[in-house]
Amino acid sequence: MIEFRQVTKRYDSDHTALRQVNFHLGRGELAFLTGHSGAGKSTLLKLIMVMERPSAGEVVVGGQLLNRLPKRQIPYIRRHVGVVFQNHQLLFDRTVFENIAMPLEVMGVSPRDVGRRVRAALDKVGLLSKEKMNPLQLSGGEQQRVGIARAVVNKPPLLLADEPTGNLDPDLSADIMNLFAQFSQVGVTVLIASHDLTLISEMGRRTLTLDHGNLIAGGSPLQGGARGR
Ligand SMILES: Nc1ncnc2c1ncn2[C@@H]1O[C@H](COP(=O)(O)OP(=O)(O)OP(=O)(O)O)[C@@H](O)[C@H]1O
Repeated sequence: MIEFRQVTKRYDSDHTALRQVNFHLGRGELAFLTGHSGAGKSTLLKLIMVMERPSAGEVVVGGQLLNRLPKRQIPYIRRHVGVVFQNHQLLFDRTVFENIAMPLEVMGVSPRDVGRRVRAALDKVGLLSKEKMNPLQLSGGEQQRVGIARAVVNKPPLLLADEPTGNLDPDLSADIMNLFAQFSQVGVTVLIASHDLTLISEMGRRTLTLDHGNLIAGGSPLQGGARGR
């Protein structure tokens, strides 16, 4: 589902954010992405979302080589990638339902199908009873679940998360991680960038570790730092 082949990303001539990174994540695989601040985690996620392009090497997502993808095809690729952020980026002047419906409305889905799919997503994250509420009325963990429902409402085959539990206590963080694990069980590929080493070790999943732009563990499923696959 995601393949990096010798990927290097330089933002300017003397600064290399990623160096010759190689890895492959299969369909339905769940992996963590970790490393110190500035190690290159966000850069790696941005390459998958085509927010940045590699300086060298190849990025392949869903069988498609992204390097020279024409700009007009970028929205099509992004529809296949659900993204969850730490601050979940919800709109507080809209209801929970309206927040989750947004990606479907952009795609021109009919109102009837929007209702059905939003409720299916709310059901998956356990918030079916909260659709009419304003996100401000929800707890931090519930708000993050709304963000996840929005990321999966159009059933993307790939889910990326950037520090999705950054503001949550350990119990709520574990709940969110279990939710991601459920998506991977039904075939969604999930890549989660996180600093939370305790939580990562509790999950016992493959872990890609970046250090100053080098992938130092987890590049192949059986390499150091990888467990459980
Ligand atoms: N748009 C940019 N222009 C120039 N340099 C950048 C840009 N984005 C990131 N960098 C640099 O690339 C390196 C990797 O940054 P990146 O944001 O990928 O790290 P990170 O591991 O996500 O860090 P954090 O955990 O702090 O978010 C850093 O040295 C950063 O300063």
